[in-house]
Amino acid sequence: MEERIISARQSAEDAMEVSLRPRYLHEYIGQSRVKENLKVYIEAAKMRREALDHVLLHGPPGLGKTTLSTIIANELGVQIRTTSGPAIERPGDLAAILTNLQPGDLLFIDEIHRLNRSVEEVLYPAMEDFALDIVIGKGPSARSIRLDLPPFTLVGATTRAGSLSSPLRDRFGVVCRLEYYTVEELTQIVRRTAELLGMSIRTEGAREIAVRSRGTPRVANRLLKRVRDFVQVRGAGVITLEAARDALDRIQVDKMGLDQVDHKLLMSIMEKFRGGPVGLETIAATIGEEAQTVEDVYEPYLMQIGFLERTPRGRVVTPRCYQHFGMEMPR
Ligand SMILES: Nc1ncnc2c1ncn2[C@@H]1O[C@H](COP(=O)(O)OP(=O)(O)OP(=O)(O)O)[C@@H](O)[C@H]1O
Ligand SMILES: [Mg+2]
Repeated sequence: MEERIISARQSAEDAMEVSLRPRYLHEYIGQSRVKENLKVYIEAAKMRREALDHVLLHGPPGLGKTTLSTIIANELGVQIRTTSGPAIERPGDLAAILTNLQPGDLLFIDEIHRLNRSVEEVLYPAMEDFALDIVIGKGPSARSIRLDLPPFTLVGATTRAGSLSSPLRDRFGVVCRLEYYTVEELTQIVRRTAELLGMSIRTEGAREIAVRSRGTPRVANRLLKRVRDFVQVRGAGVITLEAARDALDRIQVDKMGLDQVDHKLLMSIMEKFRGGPVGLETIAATIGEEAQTVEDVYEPYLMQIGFLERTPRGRVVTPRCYQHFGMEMPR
């Protein structure tokens, strides 16, 4: 389906914006608990001249997992190697990556829940003992030898911590869950990005964008850029509250950050299913998306704002959602 402006998934345009990414912890806005803890662990590892313990970052898309992994490497003063679960097809691929690491390096594996089992098994001794078990030969004469690896830090990122096998999850010494950002934090992020883009913006303008950004920095930055387009084309130099509101209304992102697809999803539950419960597959079909995408990408925010609930019998829409759409709740 067509890429939505409020989608938290990374688009090609987002991927090019490496320059907007904070590079050190003090530039990383929000997530204060995660930040405080990481700061201590990083400092301790540096004092002991050891590799930082393995870190698992999990949470919905667009909240800053990839950004944080780069920051950890910068703070440690080590190199980062980046790969992803689906990119590592065979055990040999992972072995090649691991044997090429320098002592202390950070290996970032994005979408780590998508590693296949045989690759995962190579990872266990690598994480635990910095060792690689290699099987030589076949059949009864096969034997296994152990290769030492340099100490390294694995940083894994996932939007689905629940899909990680427990042996893998247990090998992470540090587990950080990223939370949706508050409006205040997003306002700061919007102001920071505006400054980097050379745009002048009023606090109320930044706040209006923040309110409609679904708690997600990636969405905030994207909305800011669309607002900038409107403001620049009109020849106005500054993003005011009015300008932000006007642009966001035009691109049909409502006061809660919901777009036409969210409307369709929620309306169909209210109109066709009397508010639910209704199955995930059915919901996915009404908006022409895959069930897993609906579950990973769209529902978390709708649940976060209390519009949707997951029950054992299916999804239900809440009174708050009826209120937002000005509809009567069926009895
Ligand atoms: N704490 C933050 N402060 C400022 N900007 C941030 C912060 N977190 C994220 N961003 C911005 O949001 C964008 C998205 O972040 P990032 O790509 O790290 O998200 P992600 O969690 O890795 O997403 P995905 O799950 O899709 O991989 C980045 O380009 C960055 O500029
Ligand atoms: Mg990422």
